[in-house]
Amino acid sequence: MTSPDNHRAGFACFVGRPNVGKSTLMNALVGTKVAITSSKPQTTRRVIRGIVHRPDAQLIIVDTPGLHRPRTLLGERLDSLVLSTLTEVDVIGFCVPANEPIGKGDRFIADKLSAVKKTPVIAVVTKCDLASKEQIAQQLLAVSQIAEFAAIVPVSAESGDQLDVVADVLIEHLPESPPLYEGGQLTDEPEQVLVGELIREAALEGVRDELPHSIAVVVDEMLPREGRDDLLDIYAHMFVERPSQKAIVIGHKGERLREVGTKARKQIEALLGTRVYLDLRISVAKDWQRDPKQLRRLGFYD
Ligand SMILES: Nc1nc2c(ncn2[C@@H]2O[C@H](COP(=O)(O)OP(=O)(O)OP(=O)(O)O)[C@@H](O)[C@H]2O)c(=O)[nH]1
Repeated sequence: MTSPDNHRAGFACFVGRPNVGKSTLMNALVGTKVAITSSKPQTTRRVIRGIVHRPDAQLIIVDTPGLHRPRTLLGERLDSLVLSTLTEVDVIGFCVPANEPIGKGDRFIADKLSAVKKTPVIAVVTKCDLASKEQIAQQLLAVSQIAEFAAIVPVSAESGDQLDVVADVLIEHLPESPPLYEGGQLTDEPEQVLVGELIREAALEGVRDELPHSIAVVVDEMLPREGRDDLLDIYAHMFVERPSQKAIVIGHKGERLREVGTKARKQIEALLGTRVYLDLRISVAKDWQRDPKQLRRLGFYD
């Protein structure tokens, strides 16, 4: 790959309490939907990368789940995943929303970040469209008082305000390097994982309060229909923890499950640009969040 002099390339990740807008910010920077977002906390369970391509730089963003105190085994794995991610990136974006006071959760994370001494941390004050100028100014000051940051940048992923500044500041901290990925590539996440995330997002719609973290999706197979290059057969399994949850997902006479299947299929077709036949099953994997074997089977590795 050819690259201009002084080209920079490297890895960044965003951390912060659940729901502070990390996924939305990453999607806005990358310019396409690669991580799922929701109005409920902790929906991002996998490290998903988006890539920002510029003539002078390539910024590879690793989206991390919310840092939080572990409650279940899944929680513990997430935390160790987050901490190992932090030592592997070139720069960290610590997200704090403009419209909420800084709390214990933010300080807890700031403390963890100060332990990762070799990686510069940029504080990103998110959701600025939801705050007044005065509130934003106060938040910038408050953030500057909780830890030492290499920079503090206000942004709104919603309006797009200051997105270019966030990208510039992150890129400043990347090493000089030729591009690490081909031009035009937005994510290196396997398609199967993206497809699984779209199914999970569709399944959670409308039932997040009842089943916030209890649905996992495994895509078993994706293969072109024999003799047809315009149709992809996808076989996927949803797992819930209890029979009562299965009943919720299926709905009256299977109506909800059909809706979930249709919605997910349309989104997958839009993502992959091909027609799709989706075979979607649902099983109970008892207490999968607490069982190491089940977690491994569902793709959460040590
Ligand atoms: N108004 C406004 N809303 C935003 C902005 N960024 C995110 N949101 C909303 O805030 C909520 C949480 O955003 P996410 O991007 O899912 O937050 P997250 O930090 O990735 O959350 P977890 O996956 O739980 O860690 C969603 O409802 C978003 O639509 C923003 O710039 N402005």
